[in-house]
Amino acid sequence: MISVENLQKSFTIHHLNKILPALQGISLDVPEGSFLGIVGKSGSGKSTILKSIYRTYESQAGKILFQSEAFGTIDLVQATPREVVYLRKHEIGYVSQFLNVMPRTTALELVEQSLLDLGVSKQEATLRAQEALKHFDIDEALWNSYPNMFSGGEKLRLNIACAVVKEPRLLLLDEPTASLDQSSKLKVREAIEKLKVNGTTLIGIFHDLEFMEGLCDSIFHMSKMQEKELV
Ligand SMILES: Nc1ncnc2c1ncn2[C@@H]1O[C@H](COP(=O)(O)OP(=O)(O)OP(=O)(O)O)[C@@H](O)[C@H]1O
Repeated sequence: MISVENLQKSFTIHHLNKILPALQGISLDVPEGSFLGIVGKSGSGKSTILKSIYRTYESQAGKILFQSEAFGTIDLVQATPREVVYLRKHEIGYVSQFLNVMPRTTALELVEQSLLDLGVSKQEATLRAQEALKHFDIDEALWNSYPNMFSGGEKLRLNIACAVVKEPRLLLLDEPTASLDQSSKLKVREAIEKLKVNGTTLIGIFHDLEFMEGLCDSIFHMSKMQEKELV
């Protein structure tokens, strides 16, 4: 489903006039419908891999070959901004610990919008959004409130609901359970298991290794080669 070949990414630290090589030739393969967990020490580049796949970051070299429904095999390093926008709406989801709040958009509208983007009817979007909010235990009293007032855990659960409800072909999970309590974590786990059954391919970073157990089909260890120095 996704094949990363010799991916390289560095950041220019302008105030030091230095370059930080964050990814130095990463290669990995994720078969369709499987779950790859990425582990490695803090700062080793785990999030940078996910952000490069989602194209939040542009890579300097390498390939990210994604088997897309709309475009066939597409290299996400080279994809046009238009293709990236399409894939984000229809095929690739990304969940981090941070919620992208839209101004004057309620929690329910936010989840509905994820579905409307897919071309689902308003009626179906509302029903599915309500189901997702229920699943992730967002209190019904909050459905018509603005999420910028939510607690950290509520924001996180809403974020996950927005991504999961779309049943994307590829879902990138960047520590989505950080700061969630045990019962919320279980809800996330249930949702991931359901997505897997429905064929979603997943790549995830979790500090909670216990959470990953039995969920991941394979683990990618950020190697010592990723230890880096400013140049
Ligand atoms: N936007 C950025 N600008 C400059 N440097 C960055 C940027 N994003 C990441 N880095 C640097 O790249 C390296 C890898 O960061 P990354 O966030 O991918 O690590 P990580 O393994 O996910 O860490 P953690 O487990 O602590 O979240 C770090 O040294 C970080 O400082």
